[in-house]
Amino acid sequence: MSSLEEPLVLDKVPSLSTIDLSRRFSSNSCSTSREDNGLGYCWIDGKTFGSFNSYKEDFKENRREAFIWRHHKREARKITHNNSENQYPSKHPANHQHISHCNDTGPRDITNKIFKGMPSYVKIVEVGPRDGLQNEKNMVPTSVKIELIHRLISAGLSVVEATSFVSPKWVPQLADAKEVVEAVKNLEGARLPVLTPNLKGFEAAVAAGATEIAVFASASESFSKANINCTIDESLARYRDIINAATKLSIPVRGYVSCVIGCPVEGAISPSKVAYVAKQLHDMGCMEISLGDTIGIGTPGTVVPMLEAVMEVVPVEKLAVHFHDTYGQSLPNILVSLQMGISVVDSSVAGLGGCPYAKGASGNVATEDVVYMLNGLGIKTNVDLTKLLQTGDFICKFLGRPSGSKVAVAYKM
Ligand SMILES: CC(C)(COP(=O)([O-])OP(=O)([O-])OC[C@H]1O[C@@H](n2cnc3c(N)ncnc32)[C@H](O)[C@@H]1OP(=O)([O-])[O-])[C@@H](O)C(=O)NCCC(=O)NCCSC(=O)C[C@@](C)(O)CC(=O)[O-]
Repeated sequence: MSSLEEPLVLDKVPSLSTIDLSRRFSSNSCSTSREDNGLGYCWIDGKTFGSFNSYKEDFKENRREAFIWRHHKREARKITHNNSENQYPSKHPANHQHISHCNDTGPRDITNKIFKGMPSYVKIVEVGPRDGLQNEKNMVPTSVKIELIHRLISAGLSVVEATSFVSPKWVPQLADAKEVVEAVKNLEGARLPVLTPNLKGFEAAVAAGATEIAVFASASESFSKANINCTIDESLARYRDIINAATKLSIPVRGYVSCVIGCPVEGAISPSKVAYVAKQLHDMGCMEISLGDTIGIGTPGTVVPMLEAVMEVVPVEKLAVHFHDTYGQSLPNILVSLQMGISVVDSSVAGLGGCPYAKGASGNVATEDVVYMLNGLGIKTNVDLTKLLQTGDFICKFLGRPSGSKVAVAYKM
């Protein structure tokens, strides 16, 4: 095991007692006002989250258990280290079975609850060359974008979103979409989807040699207007045309839903709106639906009810999560998504990113940080963290700024 792949031992997990749980679970922390966006609020349809009180009760019930888990952290490690076949055995199906067959109550039981349902493999969709660069003010040369894509593929990323065929007046940074796709279309080892907002973009993408595309709708009416200059239903009609055209050419289409937790203009977005748009895209034939917290304000408290609503109408194996790290909540949000059975995670090398039409949207969760966490959980990604860190270094040096990845910063210390 290389030092980069070594998971953090549980001793290094911060103490639960240091977390201000009373505030987190107090009704005062819930708000429907826009001013409070991002501060750990929790709402559905403009109301306090329905099961909030039950969270409070559960917290009282579980508090003792949680602290027992802390005291038994060494025993949890022992379970992991006892298996010599596997570096990260606690997450592999066979080991799950072993753990869940044990009759213990207490720490192991809690460990089972935490890991139950989590996937053994996570597909990472690298969005750095597209979502990561689209907001860059200074033009990144086409050659640098091409080199970035090469490096990401050689680090083991199996899906690298290459660019967008959007209006260059709206997103000047990606005006070289044709040149980028032409240069990378024959690369082996990865799928290279591109974003297309309308048939014009789709046709240009296909002409350049794209073999996979993505369409991007929003759960927020205001954001839809700001981002693609049409209503949600108008965008869905456009996407139906694109999907029909793509199906004829056997081109797979991914669907995005943005603003799944909140919108920079409207504030809170209800899970039912997200579920509506996700279902429409799924029913049209999108092979995967990526749920984007575009402005990065979600916490597990809002992500879980949103995912519950979407999972009512779209099979979990068709869902991906896409978090921006504005409030540093991406990793906990990813963790709860995995616990709910999701196995596709979008991320961006060095945490590059931000949407030009979403004020306050910071970078995507850094791929390095996601891979590090998944390594620590024993979940396979097939990504070589060392090569990924070198790739992050390459693009950060070019952009002249530090990495947005905590892991990259830590490894430089
Ligand atoms: C959708 C449009 C085109 C509508 O823009 P519009 O101005 O309403 O379009 P239009 O049909 O009136 O055309 C205006 C001009 O754009 C041209 N045009 C029209 N379409 C294209 C095209 N495909 N490619 C190139 N050019 C195009 C068209 O030919 C015309 O050119 P002109 O006659 O003025 O010279 C525009 O609003 C647009 O390009 N928006 C894209 C904005 C964007 O890329 N935003 C970032 C996406 S990130 C995101 O959505 C979130 C996500 C996915 O990352 C998930 C998350 O983070 O949560």
